[in-house]
Amino acid sequence: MITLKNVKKRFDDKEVLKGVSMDIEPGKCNLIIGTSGSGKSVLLKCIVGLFTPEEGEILYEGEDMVKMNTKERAELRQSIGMLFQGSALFDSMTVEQNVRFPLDMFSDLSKAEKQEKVDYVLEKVNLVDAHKKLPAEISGGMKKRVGIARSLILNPKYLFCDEPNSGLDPQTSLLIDKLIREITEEYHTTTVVVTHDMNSLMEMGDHIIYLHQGRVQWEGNNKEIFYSEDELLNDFIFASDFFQDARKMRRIEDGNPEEETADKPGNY
Ligand SMILES: Nc1ncnc2c1ncn2[C@@H]1O[C@H](COP(=O)(O)OP(=O)(O)OP(=O)(O)O)[C@@H](O)[C@H]1O
Repeated sequence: MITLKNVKKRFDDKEVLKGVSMDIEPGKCNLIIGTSGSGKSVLLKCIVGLFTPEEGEILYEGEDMVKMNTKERAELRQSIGMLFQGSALFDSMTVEQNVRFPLDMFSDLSKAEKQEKVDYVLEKVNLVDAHKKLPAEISGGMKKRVGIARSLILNPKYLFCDEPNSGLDPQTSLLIDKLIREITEEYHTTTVVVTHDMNSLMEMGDHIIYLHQGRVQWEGNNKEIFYSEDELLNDFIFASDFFQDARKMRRIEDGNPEEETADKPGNY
């Protein structure tokens, strides 16, 4: 379990995180959503230790990451898999070299053992023919899958994904969402995904955290969100045609159709 208590982060005189407290549910897909600039990426970077908050606690199984020494932090980092925005692959390395990189850095495995692991994760993300290709020779969706394979290579306990669907077409986005969900279930990872993509809520929203101006405004799952009465959340999700349609469908299926007057933000 990861628990945040009153996490605050500022840059110069701008307070970006204004006291974030939340539990990240173990073994589930936890989604962080919110408008642009609400602090999602800063929050994710605090949770993985790339930023240090000025105040608050980030507890991994009860141990505060903020107070860990360098050795303890390095150990924790090895249980974390991270998919960065834009995939962050090394351009001069082949797909398999990119995926093997964390093993070269952190493990004493033999060459054959490393190859076996690389082959396994590349098969897992359905990239069996791309071992020798360079990032420039593969599509955006394939790059994401390479990034996911690399994030899995150390068998992480925690998986963090920053905008895994950015720059992808809807069909490929759906495949990436499904892959992240499958991996969460198969590897029992505690997964945290920062996303703008409303479709992802349907696929992966076991636990959704809506961040508004540096604070947790709403928490729930992808069923509860259809019945939320939080005006700020409703204004945010109302912007998505897909989500409006999905919400209507859900309410009709539940025998609780939308009211006729629900034609503007906040009117649910
Ligand atoms: N390294 C930094 N130095 C200074 N300000 C920063 C830094 N990183 C983020 N910020 C500021 O923090 C605020 C929140 O940024 P963040 O990237 O977390 O937003 P976001 O919710 O992820 O937005 P988006 O959905 O557009 O990616 C922004 O105003 C941004 O300019």
